[in-house]
Order: sequence, then C-alpha cells, then structure tokens
Amino acid sequence: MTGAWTAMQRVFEERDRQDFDEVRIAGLAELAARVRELSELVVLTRADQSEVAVVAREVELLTRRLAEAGRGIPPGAQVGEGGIVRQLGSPVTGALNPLAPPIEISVSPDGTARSEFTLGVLYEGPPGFVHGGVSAMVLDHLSGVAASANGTPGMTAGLDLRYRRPTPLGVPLSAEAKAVRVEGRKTFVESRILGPDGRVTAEATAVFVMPTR
Ligand SMILES: CCCCCCCCCC(=O)SCCNC(=O)CCNC(=O)[C@H](O)C(C)(C)COP(=O)(O)OP(=O)(O)OC[C@H]1O[C@@H](n2cnc3c(N)ncnc32)[C@H](O)[C@@H]1OP(=O)(O)O
Repeated sequence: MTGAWTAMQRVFEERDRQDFDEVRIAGLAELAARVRELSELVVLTRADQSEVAVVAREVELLTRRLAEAGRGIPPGAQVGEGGIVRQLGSPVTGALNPLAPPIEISVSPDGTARSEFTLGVLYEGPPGFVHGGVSAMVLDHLSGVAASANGTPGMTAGLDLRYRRPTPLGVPLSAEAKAVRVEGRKTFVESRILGPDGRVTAEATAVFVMPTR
C-alpha cells in the first residue's frame, strides 16, 4: 500500500502545476474576506424572514456565477516569507479559505512559532468563549509550523490538550509553539494560547511523526 508521504507528494506535484499568481491570490483573498463577513452576519443578522430569503437567493446566484467557470482543485502550498509554508486553502491560515479566521504566523530565529489573532462569533463554543475544538485546531497547526521550523516536519500523531480557563471571543489572543525534543521520527512540541491578560487559556503537547514512504 502507498504510504501517506508518497500520497501527499503526488498532491503537492499536481497542485504545483497550478497558475496562482499574486494578483489572482489577492483577488481571491478579497472574495474570501467578503464571504467571511457574510458568514458572520448570517449568525448575527436581525433582518426579517423575507429579507433573509431574498439575500439567500442572491447568494445562490453568486455561487452559480463562480460555478460557471468550473471547479478546479484546491491551491497548493507555497514557501512564503521567512521559509514559512503558505497554505492558501488552510482552514487555519488560508487567506483563500473563508472558514479560516485566518491567523498569521511568524517564526523567530529560536524556532518559536507565534501568532496574534482574534476569534469572532463563528468560533463560539460555550456562550462568549471559543470552542475547544477551535483552540485545538489553532494549537495543532501552530505546533505543526514549529515542528517544520525545527527542520523535523511530520503529521500530528497526538495532541494532548489542557484547557486551563475559557478562551474569550472577540478579543486579541496570542499563541506560541516550540519544538522541545526530537526522538527518531518523532518531534515533541509544546504550545499555548494566552488571553489578553497574558494568562494561559489552553496549552498542549503534540507529537509529530514523519510518515514513512
Ligand atoms: C509547514 C506546514 C505546516 C502545516 C501544519 C499543519 C499542522 C496540522 C497537522 C495535521 O493536522 S496532520 C492531520 C492529523 N494527523 C493525521 O492524520 C495522522 C494520521 N496518522 C498517521 O498517518 C500515522 O499514524 C503516522 C504517520 C502519524 C504515524 O504512522 P507510522 O506508521 O509512520 O508510525 P508508527 O505508528 O510506527 O509510530 C512511529 C513512532 O511514533 C510513536 N507514536 C505514534 N503515535 C504516537 C503518539 N500519539 N504519541 C507518542 N508517540 C507516538 C510510535 O510509538 C513510534 O515510536 P517508536 O519509533 O519509538 O517505536
């Protein structure tokens, strides 16, 4: 059976042949940003039922306009500034993915991956607070970037999370992750999310394993 590594390489090679120049990326990122705003208003709007029905029909027509141009494949990953992999369709960082917050990540020279971001109502779990699965997704991804920055990328084999206190919605949060140990194919990464008061809301230890071919 083909291993995960070989299967992923095939996808990378196919997507590398796509023509995504910066002008096209900027246009699609703008569209994604507008769809994100629309999504938030779907949960927040006070428009009456008839107005909601009209808007739903208009959105359906817009969707058909895009569909007329045909369906391609999701964008590939690119190496961006500072060697950070830029995944345009990522559900965490993808500028072209309306479901992504999206968060921006930087890596400092000591290999710490950091991000500052705000999560709005679309990511709510307990009323007024971030869904635990969303916090897990952010820490998983940030930890993956830290493993890569360490020169030892892999797939998440385990993510051990501790939710210390609720993570507030709609306020600036920060997060950081750093590889702390490598054992053979395994890279252990520690990460945390901090609230605006600087206190840890969630922390995790992840293990990344480089798949065999
Ligand atoms: C730069 C781009 C940045 C992108 C960031 C993206 C971050 C997001 C990453 C993801 O979300 S990845 C998607 C979620 N993860 C998966 O779908 C992984 C699914 N699992 C697999 O494909 C395989 O299980 C895996 C490749 C992870 C490992 O399979 P293998 O058959 O290659 O490894 P194996 O099971 O033999 O285990 C290898 C070693 O890891 C150890 N191990 C496995 N799981 C572990 C675990 N959970 N904790 C600790 N150790 C673990 C295992 O004991 C063993 O240790 P030893 O080498 O010492 O014997």
